[in-house]
Amino acid sequence: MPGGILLETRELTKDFGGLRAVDRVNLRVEVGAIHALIGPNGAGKSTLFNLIGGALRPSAGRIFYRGQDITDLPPYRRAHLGIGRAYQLIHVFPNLSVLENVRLAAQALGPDNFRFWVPAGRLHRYLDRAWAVLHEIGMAELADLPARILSHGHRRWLEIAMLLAQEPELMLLDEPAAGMALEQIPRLIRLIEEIHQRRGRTILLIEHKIDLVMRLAHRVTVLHHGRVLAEGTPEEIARDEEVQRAYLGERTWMPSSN
Ligand SMILES: Nc1ncnc2c1ncn2[C@@H]1O[C@H](COP(=O)(O)OP(=O)(O)OP(=O)(O)O)[C@@H](O)[C@H]1O
Repeated sequence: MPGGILLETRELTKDFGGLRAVDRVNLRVEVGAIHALIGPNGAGKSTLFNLIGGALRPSAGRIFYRGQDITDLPPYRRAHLGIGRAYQLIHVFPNLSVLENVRLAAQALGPDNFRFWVPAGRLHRYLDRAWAVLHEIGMAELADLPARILSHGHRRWLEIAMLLAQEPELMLLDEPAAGMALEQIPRLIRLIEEIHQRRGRTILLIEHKIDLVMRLAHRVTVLHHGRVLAEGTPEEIARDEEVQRAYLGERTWMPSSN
């Protein structure tokens, strides 16, 4: 399992005017880990994701991917290195079918980036990959539907499918369970476990649903007011009194054993 550091931030800082949204964050994500970022609203989680993906420039600090300093690289260069984030380089086209959206995502990082018409040989390859991903996440029966008529929950699945189609090495999942019906959550957990185990991907996850985090994550980093409040295994985080006070409140849960 985990071995070596895939992503590292050093003293990463982001100011919005007088507000310090991310405050000297040192984050280390191990190769092959499922690493969760949790914290109250406004803690800086999304801002940190935007810094890692390259949508935002830091005010100070550096970001390293496989030891390479990527702080000054634009988002598409980071995507080519293997950092994948839904919605960063590709958008859902509402009038295109689910399949076509996933197919365009599959070709987005290749030579046919954003071309609707591509040579037949390569088109088949992208379509095959799109179908495989749709089958993998159980969306094949929705393949022909235009994306605009998907429910909010299915739209989240489509975003995950588009991300998977790009085969990133590091997947940034920003609240994947948001907007999903409760009965969909076990399926989401299974999917993330499969992506991790079968595809050997590293996953960095923002999630408010604590049970899901405790079930999935190997490491948890807690952000509070832009700073790292605690970092550890789910069990360590669950026991941390400062985390209890700042975020978890009176909840009395324990991590699942499997
Ligand atoms: N573009 C921006 N301009 C100004 N302030 C911003 C901007 N983006 C975020 N902020 C502020 O930075 C702080 C951190 O926000 P961020 O969205 O990163 O938190 P979060 O932990 O992701 O919250 P949530 O869980 O609610 O999504 C907040 O105070 C927010 O208002």
